[in-house]
Amino acid sequence: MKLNDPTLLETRAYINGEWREGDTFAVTNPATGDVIANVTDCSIADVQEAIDGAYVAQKAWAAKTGKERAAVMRKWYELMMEAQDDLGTILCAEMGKPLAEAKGEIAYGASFIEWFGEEAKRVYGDTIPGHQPDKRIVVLKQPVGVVGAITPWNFPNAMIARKVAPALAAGCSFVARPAELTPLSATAMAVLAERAGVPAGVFSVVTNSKAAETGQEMCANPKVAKITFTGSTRVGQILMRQGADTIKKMSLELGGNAPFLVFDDADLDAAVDGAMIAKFRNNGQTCVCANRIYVQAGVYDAFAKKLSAAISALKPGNGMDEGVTTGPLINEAAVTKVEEHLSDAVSKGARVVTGGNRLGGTFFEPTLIADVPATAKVSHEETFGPIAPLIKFDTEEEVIALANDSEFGLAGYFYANDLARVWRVAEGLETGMVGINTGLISTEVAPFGGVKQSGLGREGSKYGMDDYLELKYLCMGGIS
Ligand SMILES: NC(=O)C1=CN([C@@H]2O[C@H](COP(=O)(O)OP(=O)(O)OC[C@H]3O[C@@H](n4cnc5c(N)ncnc54)[C@H](OP(=O)(O)O)[C@@H]3O)[C@@H](O)[C@H]2O)C=CC1
Ligand SMILES: O=C(O)[C@H](O)CS(=O)(=O)O
Repeated sequence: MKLNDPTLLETRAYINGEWREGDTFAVTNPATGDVIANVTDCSIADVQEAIDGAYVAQKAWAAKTGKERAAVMRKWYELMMEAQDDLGTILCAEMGKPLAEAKGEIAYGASFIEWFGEEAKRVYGDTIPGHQPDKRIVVLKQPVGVVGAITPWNFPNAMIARKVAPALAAGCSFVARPAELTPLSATAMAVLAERAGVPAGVFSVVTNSKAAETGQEMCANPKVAKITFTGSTRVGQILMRQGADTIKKMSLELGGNAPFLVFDDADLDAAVDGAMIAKFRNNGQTCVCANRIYVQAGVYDAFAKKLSAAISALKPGNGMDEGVTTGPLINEAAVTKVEEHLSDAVSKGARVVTGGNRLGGTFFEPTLIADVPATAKVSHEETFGPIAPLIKFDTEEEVIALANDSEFGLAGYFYANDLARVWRVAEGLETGMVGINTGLISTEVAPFGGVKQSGLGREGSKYGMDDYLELKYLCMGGIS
């Protein structure tokens, strides 16, 4: 791996300001199967040590002014952007997304550190008119304390950044446990955090192959005030159960099953562009990917033809190679899920329009299937891969009912131009986020999160601070 700064390829865990070696686990490049690094496999005792250190360090970090925390975060942001090429290369190697997309993730992750560094100066409380003549009421906002984070492989930089940024801005400390598949983006962030002056213990990265045990420890440890997690709903449910014993605060960004609706009055070229990014960004491995595409009967054939042409132009390959648009799937299990969803849909009457073939390794052809029945698995389960299923509908009422027929409610998208319809559909979709005439909604300035079994809380925007702050009500009496 060719880096301008080879020290960013860090294989050690970062615990309380110290780089930790020990037993290791291998990290492989999903495009080639090659081992790219052997990374410290932290024990649960190491996790406990990081939590203990975070508990001590948090007090001094919270005692700094918002402006002081902001200055450190600004420096961290600047260092991440200066290292964007190297961080993108590391991310591409461990996760597989094409280099341009990986560098885009670095900028996206860094934008949260920039945004919340600014928010650190604006943690405003309240004064409330007293309820009795001698009373004065003040509401403070204080940091919740130590935060334990478990993050996924699909955005190994941004999913840490989107959590650690509001946490540090609020005055919390943070112990991150990245996915076993993609720890190197996290350790590289720790290298730059140390250089930026984030104090020892305020941000630690415990790399290991012990996900369940680490989650159990974070949920049970009384020094951890809060868990923040991005990943499957299945694991989110486990963490909620485990956190119940200590009433652990939870921020959960979980699975999705985004509907993508195309109405008769849509701009079809725009809708195709939107479908391409909503479906095939990160090779379909995002929680907000369009999982099912509903097209109104009047434009179904025209849209299918345009979309098929766009999908056929995608170029799967090694993300480091020029012109590659689509990387490998993360592992064999991901390929199996895609194949299962495809064969299930075809067995129920769907038709493969383009793609449909495994390409060797964990590469899979970007695929369009049409005439998908509502009973197909792709209609109800998150595919997390490059299959675009088209489902025809007739009426607005019908498609909103179909769209909402899911236990998930993270993102939804639709293309239409009639203003009354735009408002009806936007208000009718049971999701936390709606893209209207756009397929890309993720930004640090807006509240990202879902309803139903897609999670709890919001990340990004001014609302993103709330999950890391506690309200304290002061009632002063005897004032006359
Ligand atoms: N909402 C989102 O953005 C994401 C959703 N998903 C959904 O989840 C499905 C499976 O993907 P997968 O990566 O397996 O997602 P998981 O939810 O299994 O993994 C997400 C993170 O949780 C960790 N983890 C796994 N089991 C536990 C546990 N019992 N306690 C605590 N932490 C745990 C994983 O560790 P490790 O990987 O080291 O085992 C990883 O760091 C995907 O197909 C997709 O549907 C997945 C990723 C992101
Ligand atoms: O977890 C994910 O898939 C990310 O949240 C997707 S996004 O933030 O890049 O849209």
